[in-house]
Amino acid sequence: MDEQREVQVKNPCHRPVFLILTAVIAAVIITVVSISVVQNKHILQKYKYGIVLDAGSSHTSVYIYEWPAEKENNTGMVRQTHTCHVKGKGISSYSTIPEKAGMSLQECMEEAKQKIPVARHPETPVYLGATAGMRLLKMDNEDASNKVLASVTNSLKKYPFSFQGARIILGQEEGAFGWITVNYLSDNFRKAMGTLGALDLGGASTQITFIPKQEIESQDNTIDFRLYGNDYHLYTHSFLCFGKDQVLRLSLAEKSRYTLDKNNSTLSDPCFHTGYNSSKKYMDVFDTPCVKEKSALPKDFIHVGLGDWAECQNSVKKVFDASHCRYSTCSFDGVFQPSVEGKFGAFSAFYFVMDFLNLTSGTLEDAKLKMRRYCSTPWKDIVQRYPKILEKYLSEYCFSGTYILTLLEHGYKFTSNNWKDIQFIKKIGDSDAGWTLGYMLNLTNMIPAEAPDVPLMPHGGYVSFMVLFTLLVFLLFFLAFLYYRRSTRTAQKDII
Ligand SMILES: Nc1ccn([C@@H]2O[C@H](COP(=O)(O)OP(=O)(O)OP(=O)(O)O)[C@@H](O)[C@H]2O)c(=O)n1
Ligand SMILES: [Ca+2]
Repeated sequence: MDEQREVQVKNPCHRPVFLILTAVIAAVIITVVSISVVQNKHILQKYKYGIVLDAGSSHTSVYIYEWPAEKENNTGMVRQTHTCHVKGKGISSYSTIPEKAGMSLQECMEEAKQKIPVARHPETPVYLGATAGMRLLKMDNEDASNKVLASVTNSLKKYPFSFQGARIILGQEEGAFGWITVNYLSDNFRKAMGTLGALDLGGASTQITFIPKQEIESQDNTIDFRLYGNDYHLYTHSFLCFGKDQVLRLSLAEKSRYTLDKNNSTLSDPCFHTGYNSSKKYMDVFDTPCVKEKSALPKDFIHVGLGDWAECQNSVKKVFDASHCRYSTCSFDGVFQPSVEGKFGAFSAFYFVMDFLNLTSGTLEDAKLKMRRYCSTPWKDIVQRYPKILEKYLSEYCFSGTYILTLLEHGYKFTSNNWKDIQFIKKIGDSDAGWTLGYMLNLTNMIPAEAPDVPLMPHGGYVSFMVLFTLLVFLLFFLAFLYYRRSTRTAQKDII
């Protein structure tokens, strides 16, 4: 009995010091693991939202963006979650009935209310940016343009979001924010490995933006950004009146000077298919500040197609004025442009048209051949081939494709050699290529000038490291314990 008690007293596991030590070590390990998990854990994925209305010349689109709340300043986090196309034409078309401009936005804004969680409504910023259609209306009738902007402002203020303003954005902003969008979505700012130029074609204006190798000779065409610790010195230009709808009007006005019949009522056009014959109103075609020399057409005229691509290209070339340039190089209309450099993303109508014509890949020569074939196809065959496409869109693709090839080759000076550098894109990931995302990122300061500090280890790595470390401590402790017990038992046996 006495011997047994002696063994029990000598067993180290039963010593209070040992038990206290075990408890303390276990408590330390549990605390370390808990702190590591709690301190470094992902905050539950809460999203924030932003709304941008793109009030273009031809239509308005409402874009909803979302991003994880705790990753506001990490590039590549913002994505487009919803788009709503406002029914009807662009807001500039409401110049005579401005109150209807605001009303036209209601359906899409109601949709936005449904899509964004109610708790987030008050902090969700709403921006409306109007582009070339409103720039033209302002030139034509400033009072009407103010009334349209007031109407959309009143309408947007009625929603539970945080309205941040409705304004006509500058052409430079439109170009630069389109560039920011495509490079943000391609993750080029974080990688700092070269950027993508941006080509945007709308109904009333077109933008070209890229980082040139040459010096930028005109101050009007430069814009500087410091993003993620890198400086970007951009060339950008927006050509008002060179969107595809306005160029169609310019080119019709030009043709009306020499292709009218003796009754002045028929306008023959090589950019429309043979057999195309449509009665149009003079006002609809020529009532724009872009057409300076109005011709003497009657109130109504008949637009007749000739389906001749080569002639069409000749007529389109006439809208580019290459007669003067006070810089070392110009694109057209006396506008400075350095040589195009690097890869480009071409979006909006560049994509709609080239995608329809199946010209988003292949060489410039292929594109010209296909256009020649397409334009010479009779109108009745085209209508038969594409029964679901609106006649207005369908009738204009020969003109639009020809304009795009001419603008890129003769306007911006792309060649057969660098044609492959143009990628015709609609979206990058989930988000549309266009100026709206870049506009919002800029106004919400979501791309910091300096790259944020990155943690030494990602969250998952840190937690795994702590768990492994703890297991290792446990194992060592256990092995030490086994070793200690064995050595004390051997000692006891020796004593016995
Ligand atoms: N599926 C589509 C959609 C649009 N379009 C044409 O593309 C042009 C409009 O392009 P968009 O980028 O939407 O122009 P806006 O933003 O309205 O105009 P802007 O940027 O000049 O203000 C219009 O001529 C329209 O007819 C097209 O050919 N096919
Ligand atoms: Ca546009």
